[in-house]
Amino acid sequence: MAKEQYLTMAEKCILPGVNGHNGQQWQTGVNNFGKNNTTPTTTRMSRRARVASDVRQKCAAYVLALRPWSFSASLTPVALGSVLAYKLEGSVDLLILMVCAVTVLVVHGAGNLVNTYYDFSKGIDHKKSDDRTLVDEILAPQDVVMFGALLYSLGCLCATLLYFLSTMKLEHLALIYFGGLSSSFLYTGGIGLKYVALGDVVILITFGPLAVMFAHAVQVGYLSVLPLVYAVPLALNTEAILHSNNTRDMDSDKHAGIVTLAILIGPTLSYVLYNFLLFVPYVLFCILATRYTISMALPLLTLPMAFSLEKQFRSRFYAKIPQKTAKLNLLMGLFYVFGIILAPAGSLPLL
Ligand SMILES: CC(C)=CCC/C(C)=C/CC/C(C)=C/CC/C(C)=C/COP(=O)(O)OP(=O)(O)O
Ligand SMILES: Cc1cc(O)c2ccccc2c1O
Repeated sequence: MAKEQYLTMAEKCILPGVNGHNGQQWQTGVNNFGKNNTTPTTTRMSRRARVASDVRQKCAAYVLALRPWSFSASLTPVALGSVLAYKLEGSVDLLILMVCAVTVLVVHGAGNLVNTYYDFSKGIDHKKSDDRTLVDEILAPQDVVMFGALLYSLGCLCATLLYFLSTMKLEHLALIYFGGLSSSFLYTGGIGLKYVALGDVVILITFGPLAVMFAHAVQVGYLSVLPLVYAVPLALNTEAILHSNNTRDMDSDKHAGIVTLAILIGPTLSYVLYNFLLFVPYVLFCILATRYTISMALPLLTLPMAFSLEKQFRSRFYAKIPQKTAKLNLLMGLFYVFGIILAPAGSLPLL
């Protein structure tokens, strides 16, 4: 979420008077003559409308706390796993696809909330951070904890539903689901893998092979190596989001005493790594397009976005790079999925 947008939402959530729509109507202010004045609309506006408005603002605060701009990272692997199942088995169960998408989304969302809570309690998030849900008191820490617990419970409910909808073995489903759930918690909670430079590995595995394999397995009912291989370009691109995030936060993270990969390798190698993560997927798409089927060239349409991001990273204008890389991730992922759908039968490498 862009800083300015975030601030606007924060102002709306904690300062009702700042919001033109709400504030003007509810302020019991002082008029030009210095006398206390209740605006006429105050009396007209019903208590019910006021409660509805407060509920809306609270809901907006909860939605923003999830950092929905990052959801492309979990939706694209679900789409990829499902489309691979479609190519292999010839059909996809739409209900399973929907429940699987909700499961992965809520576990990702819960991971973001755990991140918000622990980064705040360890003093890592500050007034200039991207995530200011707790710093700006948009929500209270216990709200974030409760919301996170609610999402994890919803995730478990969805996983149970998947068990009944899919033919997947219970032990396989539990292994992958709880693997995803523990990664989402341990990224910043418990041992806090992010704080010891292991965050990148967690992201590469969970948002790549694990999520793609999960989406594929709930459709076909068995575990396969194929989705792991197809997940590689997407996983690299998703890791580019996190790496740009960590490069942007390098100084404040160092100050807070944590270690990330970006801190370990420094700004120059971070730029080299970002280019690697950004462009290697395109090399893989070129290989797939020339050796197998031309439809795999579709993701190359996003190359101009990647070049623009490379330029911004080079000029160290990091502010909005994670969000822009997430947008690229969504588009590249969708083109990748369409490329696979359009591939003629038998033209894709099936290992
Ligand atoms: C397979 C199943 C069932 C689920 C997988 C679901 C997923 C993808 C879970 C991963 C959750 C996870 C690791 C979330 C962490 C999200 C994250 C990278 C937050 C960013 O953290 P910071 O690096 O602190 O960035 P900020 O500075 O913006 O807070
Ligand atoms: C909030 C947030 C921030 C990120 O930089 C992410 C990077 C990759 C995957 C997920 C991410 C995320 O959820």
